[in-house]
Amino acid sequence: MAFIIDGKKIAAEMKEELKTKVEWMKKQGKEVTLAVIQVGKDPASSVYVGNKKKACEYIGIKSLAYELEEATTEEELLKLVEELNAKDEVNGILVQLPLPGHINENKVINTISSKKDVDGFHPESVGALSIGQPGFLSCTPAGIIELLKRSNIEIEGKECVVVGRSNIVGKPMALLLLRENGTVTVCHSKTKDLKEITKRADILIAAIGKPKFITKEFVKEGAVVIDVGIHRDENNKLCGDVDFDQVEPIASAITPVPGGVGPMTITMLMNNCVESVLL
Ligand SMILES: Nc1nc2c(c(=O)[nH]1)N[C@@H](CN(C=O)c1ccc(C(=O)N[C@@H](CCC(=O)O)C(=O)O)cc1)CN2
Repeated sequence: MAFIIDGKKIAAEMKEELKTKVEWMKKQGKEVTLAVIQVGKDPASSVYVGNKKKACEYIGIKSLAYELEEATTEEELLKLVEELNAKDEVNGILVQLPLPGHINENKVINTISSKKDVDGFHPESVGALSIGQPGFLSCTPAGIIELLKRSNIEIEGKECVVVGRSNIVGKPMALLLLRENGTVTVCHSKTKDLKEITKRADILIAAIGKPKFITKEFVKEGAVVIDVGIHRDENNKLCGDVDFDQVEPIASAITPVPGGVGPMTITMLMNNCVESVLL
């Protein structure tokens, strides 16, 4: 039986710490403000944006909501981002992804000031991470490092295998594990003999985007398994990239879906917002 890494509990502990920090900052006259932009009404995005607003409220961060029509043009969105860049009272800017197809996500990410890039997606933030300089960290991978550390799972010297190479999760995850002195391999859709590589992992990060893809044949006995995926299975039940029922009995520790990595994404965003004021 594996140890279940309780992301909900760890995220709640971190939120308490952040709340205390924000209260202290307010006493010093420092206010934290996050601007949240959503374009369109994708139901999942609306849930995540709603949860971000609730987390802000709980911690004491001021949130400014910008709910834009699906038909908003790229030009209009870039103009809003530039206006928010120029506002001193706004510390962090978040544009909820995915954006509608007619808007170039990279252009939008590149337009957010790197000083307000609380999502950690800006090329300057990613570049700083890759050369070991301070900067905002992408929330999901940073949350995973926090989950490992707070569960007393050592990263240094471990074989870490990341399956998935997205800009939001896979690549920054690999860089963060490397920063913690893990030995890191990144696998992707063109990787040959995937199972041979994942079976070497002491720490396996599944960020593939395919429901229940990681079955027991991919996992070494005693491995730590972190599941980044969120899907609905054939019974409309939430599931991850890992087949939890198959993998849990052979893993030493595992994150569930829901209640694992997901809640940490929002908490790390709150952490970045607080950091943005202290920078
Ligand atoms: N601008 C951003 N866009 C997106 C990000 C991001 O970090 N920044 N990440 C994802 C969505 N996301 C946050 O925005 C996110 C996803 C999932 C969860 C979460 O708590 N999941 C729960 C299950 C929730 C459910 O019922 O569906 C869990 O895993 O327990 C939080 C945030 C893409 N876009």
